[in-house]
Parts: sequence; structure tokens; C-alpha cells
Amino acid sequence: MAIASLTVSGVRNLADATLECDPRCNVIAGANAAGKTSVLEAIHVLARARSFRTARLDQVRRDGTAELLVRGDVQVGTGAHRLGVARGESGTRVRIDGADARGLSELARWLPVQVINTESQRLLQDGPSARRSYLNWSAFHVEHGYHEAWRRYDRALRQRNAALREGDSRTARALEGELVSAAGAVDTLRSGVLAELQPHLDVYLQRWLPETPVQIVYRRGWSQSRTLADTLADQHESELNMGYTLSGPHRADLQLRVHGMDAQHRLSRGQQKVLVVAMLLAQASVIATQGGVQPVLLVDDLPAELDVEYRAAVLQAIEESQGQVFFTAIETEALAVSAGRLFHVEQGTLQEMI
Ligand SMILES: Nc1ncnc2c1ncn2[C@@H]1O[C@H](COP(=O)(O)OP(=O)(O)OP(=O)(O)O)[C@@H](O)[C@H]1O
Repeated sequence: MAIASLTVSGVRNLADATLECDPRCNVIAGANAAGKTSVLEAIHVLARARSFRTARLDQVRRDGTAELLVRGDVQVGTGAHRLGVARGESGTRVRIDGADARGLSELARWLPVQVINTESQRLLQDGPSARRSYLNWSAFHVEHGYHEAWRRYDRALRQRNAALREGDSRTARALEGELVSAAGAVDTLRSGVLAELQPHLDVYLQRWLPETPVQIVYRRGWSQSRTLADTLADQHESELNMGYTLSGPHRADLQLRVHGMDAQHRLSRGQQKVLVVAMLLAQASVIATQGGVQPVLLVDDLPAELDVEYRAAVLQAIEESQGQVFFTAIETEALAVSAGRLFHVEQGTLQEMI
């Protein structure tokens, strides 16, 4: 899986451009505020129809421009496909090989991307939803049927929550069968993907944090010792009072523990950063081996994130991963990689350096 060429138009401060990309290593260099991150953001928009910097795609559209457009020719195995995402006054349009996509999940299957940047630390520092999202993306790409199981669960949950909000106990109870069944499917698939992910993670952790035993504890969202049906029966009155469902896969978490403590309270900042990178590379690696598509890595300003030693180790792991990667850097010297293609961006104008 690799982006062969990328066309950006109407993206932040970037002048309209087409980049022919290297199937392995691309470096985008430039000063602060030149537009480096905006190139990675454009690739993310192409892959997911959303930015990693803002929940509002309109903010990515260049000021005063009617439409943002990102197009990419993507090589998948021996086949070539054209993806396009446009955002204008009338909303977002997603095209795949000349036809409108049926949904964003269809787009996401074509071009899995993995972002490594300062924000990645939220995986450890934020609440459980960041880690659920990590779990969901892993399962989405690896476990056939996960998307459908999650949709079923989400639908049942919404319906049940609506009934609880209205104080409609009968309907809430009637929906429990479907909720419990879909929850079982989601939980089984999540457990499965975690078991697949663990050996990939162990490889990185043994290399980077050999003295630090990091344990991943999966909390499924309800007690390990009770069924979800019993749990819901027990807390029916509280749920009616609260107006929503208190237990289930929507409350799951992945706890990262070191010597019995949360990793973010036990590890140094540098160790936390490298742990997060390990989790992201492990996810990319399990998606590649079990899901059959190698995610494209978008790595924003790694030199600012990691010291020389960890940086060298991470760069080596990224090179070994065989996937396509886009790095940004202010100084390319700090990024000791052999760039297949090196681009320079100055005040939004992109140019390949030959
Ligand atoms: N909607 C927009 N329209 C036009 N320009 C924008 C828009 N949003 C942001 N900008 C400008 O685009 C530039 C984006 O810079 P970007 O964050 O991509 O830079 P960078 O090279 O990654 O910088 P740094 O190294 O400081 O992170 C900034 O100068 C910003 O002011």
C-alpha cells in the first residue's frame, strides 16, 4: 500500500500542488509555519475525510477558498486506485475510483494511516476514549465483521439510551437482548485483536524499554465475573435515573500498567513517548500482517519528540516496517533517514529537492 501521487488544492496555506511520492520514504522539510504538517493533514483527509488537528474540516480549507480537494493515486498490491475527498460549502464528497463512496468506513479501508505526533501522547494521558479508539481501529482493520458488530451495538445502545432518557423501562428491557448479543461480538473481536497485537508490541518494548515491564490490561466495560445481562438487570433503576447505559463495550478501556501503576504516573516523559510510538507501530504492524494492508505512517517532527537515542531506534523500526512513510522536519540532519524523495516547503509552496 502506497500513495503514488498526491494532489492538494485549497488546503490551509499550501499552494495547489501535485507530489509524486516515494513508495517508502518521503521527507517534507521547511521552517516553522511553512506548511509541513498541512501536507500530512492533507494525506489524513484523503484517508479518513477528517483532519488529525481539528474536528472541523472547514478549518483545513484555505481561507477564502470555496473548496478543499485532496486526490491520491494509491497503489494497493498490483492495482491502482484513485481516491478523492472534497470539502466545499455543500459538505464533504468522497470518491473512490470515480464513484461516490457509500460511507467513510469504505474510504478508511483503502488507505489506513497512522499518525505519530505530539498529540499521540493523548493515548496515555487522556481518558479511556482515546484508547478505545485505538482498539476500534485495530479491530476494524484486522477483524472481519468488527465494523458490523460495532454498528449493531451502537444502534442498540442509542435506542436503549433514548428509552432510558424517556423513562421507558419496558422498551429499555426489550432492547437488552440485542445489546448483549452485539456486546458479546464486539468484546470477542476486541480480545482477539489484542491477543494478535501483543506479540508485535512486545518486540518494540523489549528493544526500547527492556527493564520496564509494561502490561496491557483490557477492561471490557463490565465486570469480568458477571454477564452483561445480569449487570444490566442489577443496575436498571440507576440507569433509568441517569438516562443512559452504564456498562458495556462503550465503557471499555485499555490500561497500561507498570509495576501495578498507570504507565503515565510511573514512566518518564521520554519513556511514555516511546511507549506510545511502540503502540502505534505495533498497531500498524498487526494491521499489515493480519489485515493485509500496510498503513501509511505520517510522522510529524520526530526530532522534537524524542532524544537522539530513542529517535535512532524508532527510525530504524520505521525503516524495517517496510511501509510508506511521510516525515516532516525543520532540519533534515536531525532525521537520519535515507529519503526516497525530499520535498521542501516554503510559505506553502512545495517543491521536490533533487
Ligand atoms: N485555513 C487556513 N487558510 C490559510 N492558511 C492557514 C489556514 N490554517 C492555517 N493556516 C496557516 O498555514 C500554516 C500552516 O502551517 P503548518 O502547521 O502546516 O506548519 P508547519 O510547517 O508544520 O509548522 P511547525 O513546524 O511550526 O509545526 C500556518 O502559517 C497557518 O497560519
